[in-house]
Amino acid sequence: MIAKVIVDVPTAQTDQLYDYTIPLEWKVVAKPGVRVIVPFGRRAVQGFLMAVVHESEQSNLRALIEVRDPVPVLTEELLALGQWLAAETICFTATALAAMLPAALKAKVTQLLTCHVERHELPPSLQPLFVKQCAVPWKDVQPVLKRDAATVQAALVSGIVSIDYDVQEKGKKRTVRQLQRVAGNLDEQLSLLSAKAKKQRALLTYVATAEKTMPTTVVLEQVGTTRSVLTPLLKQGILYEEEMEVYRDPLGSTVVERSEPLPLTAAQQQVMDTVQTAIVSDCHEVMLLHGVTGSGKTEIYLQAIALVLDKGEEAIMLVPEIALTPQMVERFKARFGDLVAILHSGLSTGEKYDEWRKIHQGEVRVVVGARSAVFAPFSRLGLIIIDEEHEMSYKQEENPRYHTRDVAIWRGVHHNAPVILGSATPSLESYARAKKGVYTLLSLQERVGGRPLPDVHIVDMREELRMGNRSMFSQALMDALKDRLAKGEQSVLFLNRRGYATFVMCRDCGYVASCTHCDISYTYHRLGHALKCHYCGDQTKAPTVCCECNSTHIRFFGSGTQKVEEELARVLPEARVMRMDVDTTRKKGSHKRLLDAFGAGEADILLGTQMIAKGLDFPHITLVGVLSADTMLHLPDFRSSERTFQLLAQVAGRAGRDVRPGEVVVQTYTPAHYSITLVQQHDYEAFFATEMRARKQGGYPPYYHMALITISDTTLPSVIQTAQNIKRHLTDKLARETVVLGPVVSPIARIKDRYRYQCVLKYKREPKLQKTLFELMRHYGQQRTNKKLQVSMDVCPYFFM
Ligand SMILES: Nc1ncnc2c1ncn2[C@@H]1O[C@H](COP(=O)(O)OP(=O)(O)OP(=O)(O)O)[C@@H](O)[C@H]1O
Ligand SMILES: [Zn+2]
Ligand SMILES: [Zn+2]
Repeated sequence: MIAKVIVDVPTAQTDQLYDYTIPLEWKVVAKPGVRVIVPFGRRAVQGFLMAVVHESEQSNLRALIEVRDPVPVLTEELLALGQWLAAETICFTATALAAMLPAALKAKVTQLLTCHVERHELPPSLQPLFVKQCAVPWKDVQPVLKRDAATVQAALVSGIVSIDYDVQEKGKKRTVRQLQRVAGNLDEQLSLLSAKAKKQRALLTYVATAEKTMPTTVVLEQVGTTRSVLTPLLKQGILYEEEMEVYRDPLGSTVVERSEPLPLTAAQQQVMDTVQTAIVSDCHEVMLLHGVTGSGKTEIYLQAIALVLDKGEEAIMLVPEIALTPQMVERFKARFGDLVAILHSGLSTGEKYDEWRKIHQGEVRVVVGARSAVFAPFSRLGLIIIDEEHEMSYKQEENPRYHTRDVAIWRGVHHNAPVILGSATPSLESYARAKKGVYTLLSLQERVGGRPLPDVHIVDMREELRMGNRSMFSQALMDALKDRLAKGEQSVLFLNRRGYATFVMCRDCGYVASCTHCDISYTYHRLGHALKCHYCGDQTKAPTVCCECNSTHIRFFGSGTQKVEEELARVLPEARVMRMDVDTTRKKGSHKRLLDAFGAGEADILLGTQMIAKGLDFPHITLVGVLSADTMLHLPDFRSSERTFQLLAQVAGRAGRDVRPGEVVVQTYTPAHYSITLVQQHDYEAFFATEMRARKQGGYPPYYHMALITISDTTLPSVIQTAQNIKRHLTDKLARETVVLGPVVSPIARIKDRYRYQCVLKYKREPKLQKTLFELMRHYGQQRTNKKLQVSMDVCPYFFM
């Protein structure tokens, strides 16, 4: 029996299957999908067992050292998905496979030199290594090896020392001691205790009559006693403790009340009929659910999942990280209780590992999570839902650079399961496919209960300035805020942080402090009065004097929301303001605490960033103010209009979700731009048509595919040289119709002292794309002479920086 292994060493040279023999003791567990430890060169490394075969074409096979998992951590489906992903996104298979596992399982293997004899029996040069312990990390042996390699070699050959390995995993299973009673008659057991031992008797009786086994600490607390009372009972063998595996509960101890399915509206029912047909027919189909904000999409997701569970199958519910709010999570917990696992970035490594194990062991059948939850190791997958499918966070920006939608559809095909994409503002790509009939288009054009979409007012901030209003609030917004305060209704103020400056500028000469390693301005952090580079992490104290002109007129543009908060306190001192951004939600659970408080009416105004744009469903919000609608509109990115429209429509959607109608005030410097006027008219169709024309004209997706190749190196001439070589290679190999743009300097020209250039490909059909890009990756990955050079590929880029 031969194991075919992908070693977890992602480089061009190792991106292939290696064969190992399987020692007898591992034969039973050596199945595809387990992690193994194998000898690799002079090291021991972790790898994935991909297949077990009878014969090998490789010679001088070595034996694998250990099988790490009693049962496979990756199913055969996921192994195949990993290989597909590597090919599609141009990355190494090891990288794609690792991306599917929780961080806790990404073990680090360290090599140790172990001593097997008394220290004085060792050659003198080795003795100092083993003063404190009998095994030392291999890297600590390096100095000795340099001085006296022959001695180390001889010691290894004679066997007085050996090279071993140690695997460190980040996540440990958590256990807790539970108290149990040995079987038998309680009265008999009580009679063994002295009549005076009241506490002991109480404790024993409590354990005997409790409905379920409980952790020792809980029992002692309930009975109001301490461990000293328990010890004699343990010694006599009447009670015993058992280590039980427990899961850390990411929702904490919150009790979620169960919810029942709502009777659907006629429009919802119509959508549900199509969804139901797809689910019961066991056919793969992609449905695009285009439903305005508040139209009841989530209720449809819930009922669709219930159907899948009834069939004995499993479901994955994907939500953008930022919308994975406690409110959202609770809606799923309320409907499906303990059948739900939650996966999001706010969980610790251990908590993520716990949730993953629940899925892996089949203890849950629904997973609600962000991007990576698409890899949930279910084996009877019946449905995948992607909510807010237009969100950019579904694209992973590091290897493997996959789009969640593509992975979901691959798995849908594999399992004959439907995929539902939902959004109030679908991505142009998806809507175009639905119009062509590739996806089934479903729509909900009205809000539940016939509630109107909110009125949207557009305020021209240039006009405000002309009228002498220099504040960040227009007159219209101010009036509206005061009106809500008077009526006791709630408002939301939205500040788009992207493109919002938090920098330091000299008001005399215009100098902006920027990182000395990256061509990007420093971000100002009020906390600690520090300047930080968000690309390389470099940090320095904020200056008090301009380093260009020595002026002391330094202006700090603090974090946007803080500034707004200060301004609000000045102009509306009576308003109770709650600020929600990365700073106020850093602490665990603070997100939920803030939202609960706002829901309970403890504030009049909720001020926040992207974080409050999605998923909020509060009945008392009747006003939404957008402070600066166009901060994103001018980013050098062909999707900037689409993003502006989507974000404004989402934010506007938070208003008037209950009986009282909502109102939205949008402040902008470009009031005539279609991405703003069409939000006012709630006209997605018109936006789609206008934007499609622009994309056609510019030769952008969905009319053309794009690929981005970024080349970076420590010296400018070498980057330019490589970039030109790459361009030549691409033009030689690819079809004549394929456009190769560049090389040009990247929008961020330097990061961490590395100069950056890029080439962009535009094509309609390019059968040789994968092959050509892999060739480039192999070639530049192998260039030993220049280790600094990096070439990265992104075959469906969302960031062009
Ligand atoms: N059939 C129904 N009957 C009564 N109320 C409903 C029904 N369906 C949904 N609702 C309620 O309407 C509100 C909006 O629904 P939901 O949050 O599902 O909409 P959505 O389309 O997901 O919204 P968004 O995209 O804005 O987050 C919620 O408060 C929900 O409880
Ligand atoms: Zn200056
Ligand atoms: Zn930097």
